[in-house]
Amino acid sequence: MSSTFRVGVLTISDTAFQDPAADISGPSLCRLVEAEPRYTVEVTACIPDDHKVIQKTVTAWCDDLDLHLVLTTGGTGFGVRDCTPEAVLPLLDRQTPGISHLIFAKSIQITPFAALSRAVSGIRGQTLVLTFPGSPKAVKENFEAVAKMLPHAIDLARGGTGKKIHEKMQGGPRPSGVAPTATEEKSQTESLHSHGQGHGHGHGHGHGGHTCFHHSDREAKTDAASLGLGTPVSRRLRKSPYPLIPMEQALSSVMDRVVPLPSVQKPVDGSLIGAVLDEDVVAVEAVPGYRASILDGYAVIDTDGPGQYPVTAVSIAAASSDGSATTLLPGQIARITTGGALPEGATAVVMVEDTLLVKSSEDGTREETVEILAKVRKGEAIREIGSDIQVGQTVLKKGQVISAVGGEIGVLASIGVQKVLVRQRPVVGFLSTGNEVVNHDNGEELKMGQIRDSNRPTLIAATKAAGFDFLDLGIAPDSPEDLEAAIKGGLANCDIVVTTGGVSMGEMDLLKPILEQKLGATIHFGRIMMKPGKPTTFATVPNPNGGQPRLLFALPGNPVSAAVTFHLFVLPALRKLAGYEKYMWPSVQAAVAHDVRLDERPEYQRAVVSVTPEGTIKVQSTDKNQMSSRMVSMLGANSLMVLPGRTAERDSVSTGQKIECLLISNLG
Ligand SMILES: Nc1nc2c(c(=O)[nH]1)N[C@H]1C(S)=C(S)[C@@H](COP(=O)(O)OP(=O)(O)OC[C@H]3O[C@@H](n4cnc5c(N)ncnc54)[C@H](O)[C@@H]3O)O[C@H]1N2
Ligand code: MOO
Ligand SMILES: [Mg+2]
Repeated sequence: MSSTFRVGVLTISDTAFQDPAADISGPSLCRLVEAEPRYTVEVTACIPDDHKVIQKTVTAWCDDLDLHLVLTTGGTGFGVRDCTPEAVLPLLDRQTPGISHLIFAKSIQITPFAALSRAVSGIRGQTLVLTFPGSPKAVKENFEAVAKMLPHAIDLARGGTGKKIHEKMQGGPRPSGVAPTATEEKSQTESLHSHGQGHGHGHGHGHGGHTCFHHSDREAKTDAASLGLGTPVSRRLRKSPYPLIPMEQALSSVMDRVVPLPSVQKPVDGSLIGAVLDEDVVAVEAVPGYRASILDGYAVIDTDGPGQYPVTAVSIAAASSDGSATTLLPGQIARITTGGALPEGATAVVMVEDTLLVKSSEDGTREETVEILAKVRKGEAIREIGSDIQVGQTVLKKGQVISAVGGEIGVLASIGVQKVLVRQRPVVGFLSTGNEVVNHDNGEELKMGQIRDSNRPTLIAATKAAGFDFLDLGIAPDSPEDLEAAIKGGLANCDIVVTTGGVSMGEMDLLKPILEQKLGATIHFGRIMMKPGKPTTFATVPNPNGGQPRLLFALPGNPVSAAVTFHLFVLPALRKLAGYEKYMWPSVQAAVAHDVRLDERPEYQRAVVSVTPEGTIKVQSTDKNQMSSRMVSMLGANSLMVLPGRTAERDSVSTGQKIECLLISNLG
């Protein structure tokens, strides 16, 4: 049996949801619970009489937080909106009618109006759930009715024998020296284990580490409603309800949900840069389309050999006036320029440097006789038809990226392709949040507490460099209405919305509850075991224009955390949306140039990877101080060192040891 019972107190009331000050039952229930030293109120929230929200919250509290006891107040009466019993009943694995009767029996002695309560109770998983009416008086009476037997009930719901409590209730201690039963031991370990899970530590271990990835949704769907938008600060959560999930799990949670955008026909021009082809391109024209000279000189018949020849034709690189080539007979040569069409019958070209002028016209405008000095081989200095690209040849493959280097656009242009089918390019929107944040180019002196917005310029620059389109959504203050409106604007126009700030534990950190309560978002994770970037949040949100849900990354406000998580999650997601097959950053193993102390969280240190004169790859941190607020630690970084979390066996990486580094920019 656990020594502390972790309790959730949930107020279910439209009125209290609108005006938290109107909620008196919730706080009084909290006080009653906390008057018992063995209970800790771990979570409180105030939610509307909404079937879905009730179910989400209760499910999350039972399954994800694994609370011992969930007490709800409100929504059990006859009111048209009262739906607590209807929402809670289907969630219960087993009902506990005895508890309900006990409460009823006590209440009915006090007032016949108790008959108007439709309260239910039961067990979900290992959590006992009791629904109380929504008045402080009823809450008090109901709680007192069951207070004495609650610890026993909780213990039994957890699989315990309840012996210890039973004895306590009966007043008889266990004789000393008697070991706890196997069930009690199990109950204790389970309780400890679930406590750990509730706080997000080692959840993965419970499932054997990597095997738990596909549990991620259930694990992460801790309802942010439990953060209670509008909950007074004194009743905010004191522990994050979001499990700290491992990085690999977070990455697959994101990438599994990124579906490449549909394809569109686009003209062949610079707008294709970075686009991913969604078709094979087959040449319908040959390059070159005619037999062309590679040199300036004379088209000859190779078998004629060196000697003096009359110049009977001229072929300057240009469209032929009648569409046909001239003809060369044995013993004749033709003057030709580089790219000029070879006369019929010519088999080679001799460069002008290997010839002598024998005779010209009187006015000097024509060469009449030229001596060929060099012997040439058949085919010399000629580009045959299709020698670069043949008709029917597949020049570009589906999935290939049109690079900024120019090769792909050049090839497409050379064969006259007018349009190609490419994946649509995603648009990403950036919203900075925070009452303290002002535009970076605001010329005014900062007031106390204000900071310049460095996140948007940073992320926009990185987006431009990666070749993606973006929308600047500006800065939203920490007000639910402003945040909701700004995010909605982003969702209407962007495939991905990135916000920064407001995702941690402060009372102004409103992003998560707004996402769930106002925007119908599903939060897939809200915390990651990583440094920087612990509160990184990822959600999918219904697409206001229909179709694929929008992706939303609520990144931490700390500038380095925002930048690092942008590189680790958002850019790969953008690449996958755009159809890239290789969307993750490439990595190299590099020898660390200095000792690196490991943090308890796996860390992504900003670093410079370079190739030494000896040809080995080394990596150096940009800065000893790698604090998340310290943007100078990003200066000059071309990579992120992937450092494992500290363990009892290993607390540092020594100079010379190799470590994986993600290459987020060109090698230094
Ligand atoms: N009690 C706890 N507090 C914090 C925790 C925690 O686990 N428990 N996590 C810390 C970690 S780790 C991070 S990272 C930050 C994340 O904070 P938020 O995402 O909630 O962001 P804010 O509180 O809004 O701002 C944090 C910090 O960043 C500055 N900021 C915000 N926006 C910008 C911007 N656009 N440009 C430049 N700087 C910005 C802001 O002024 C704050 O200094 O939470 C810790 N707290
Ligand atoms: O995770 Mo935070 O980004 O360490 O500072
Ligand atoms: Mg914060």
